[in-house]
Amino acid sequence: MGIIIRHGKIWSKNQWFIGDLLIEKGMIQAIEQKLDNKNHLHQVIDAKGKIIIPGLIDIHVHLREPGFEQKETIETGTKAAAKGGFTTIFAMPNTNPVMDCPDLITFLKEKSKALGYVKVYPIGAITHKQEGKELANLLGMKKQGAVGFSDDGKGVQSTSLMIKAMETAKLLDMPIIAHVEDHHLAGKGVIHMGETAKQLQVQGIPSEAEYLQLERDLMLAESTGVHYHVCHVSSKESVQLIRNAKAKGVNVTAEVTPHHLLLTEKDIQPPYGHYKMNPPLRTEEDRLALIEGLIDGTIDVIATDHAPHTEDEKQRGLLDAPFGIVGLETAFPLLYTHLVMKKLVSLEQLIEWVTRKPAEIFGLQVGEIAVGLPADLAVIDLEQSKSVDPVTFASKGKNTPFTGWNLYGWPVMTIVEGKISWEQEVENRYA
Ligand SMILES: NC(=O)N[C@@H](CC(=O)O)C(=O)O
Ligand SMILES: [Zn+2]
Repeated sequence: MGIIIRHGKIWSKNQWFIGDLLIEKGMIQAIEQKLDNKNHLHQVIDAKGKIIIPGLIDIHVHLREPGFEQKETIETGTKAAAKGGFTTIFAMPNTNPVMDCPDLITFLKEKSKALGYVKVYPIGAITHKQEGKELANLLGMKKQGAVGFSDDGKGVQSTSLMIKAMETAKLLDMPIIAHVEDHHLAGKGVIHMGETAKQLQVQGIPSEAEYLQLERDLMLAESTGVHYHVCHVSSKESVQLIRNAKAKGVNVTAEVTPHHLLLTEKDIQPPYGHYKMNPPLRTEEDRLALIEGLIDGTIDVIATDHAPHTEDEKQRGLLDAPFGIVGLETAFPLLYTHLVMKKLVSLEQLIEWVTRKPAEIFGLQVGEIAVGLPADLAVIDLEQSKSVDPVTFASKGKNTPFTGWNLYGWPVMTIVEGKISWEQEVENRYA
């Protein structure tokens, strides 16, 4: 028995097709105007008025397990992903212990696979314990299924170590996924070094903390030839550096988060903890440069940087709250409502940035809908409107600045390898 999804508007091979889609044995078996359901063999789902797109891909997620299960677990984080329409995520290694060895990569792969909500690809640490002192066992982690290496949460301060990391990653044909931050320049800053930091009389994080390290790394990426991916780009200077590097043929890709695309330092308000993330929200000029960078291809993909923390931690205020906000369950509706509906970008562009593009830059065999491919799908109701309510999140993290925002474009069903992994109707029934 398989599934027939009827009357959906299907995004397949770069065009829209209204019709039926048959899933059997985890694969897309047919896409046709009208499919027969002989002897009522298959489960039928009505998707009239909904779009069916490739399952979303988020290459920057913090699942927190092991070590910070009070913030999130593999189970709650992957459920949150499925609820957000995601079918594939990359998990960052800043756990406790840090994911810096083959065994932990195996642990994450096996546990997430057994749960089965979404596909999880682990990112291993660049350095032992993310201490920035010696290289971790990159080869061993690759063998167990790591898809890249990152010390995310921290920048790699030592230039010599970064060179070694890039050379090793290049030999292994693996990407370096970089959180760029000069810790001396960032200092004890809590938000962008700008107007709001002045008004609130708190220390700021200058854009230089990001782009000067990025500039160093881009030169090293050029000389080593490694695939160098930049996490959560936040400043206009970084966008320009990446643009120049790409023009020179450097093997660089980049991501931007929904919050850096939609918010600036001017939006920062109580509860301040919910506006504290790293890198910080910057200025309107930076925000517009990020949108422009996406549109002209300088920035390749959108990633959430889903960073759950407990409400207690976030209530400590601007100075003491940890950096990070959640993103999995609001990403698509936020981007659809505030970029597509406002006609800044097209729906098709948005779909590219969260499906085909991330798959392409990391060489994953997902991100497309076509007969013969695995059935990883998101069914989305573009007309459904709802305001963001963290109480309803599957994530343990309720730390979002978007509470109360009325959004359109909510996922209603997520299918992973042919199995329904989350369904709004079922959730509503038991709510
Ligand atoms: N982005 C954040 O503000 N925080 C992330 C770390 C990171 O992605 O840099 C976290 O792990 O909480
Ligand atoms: Zn980071």
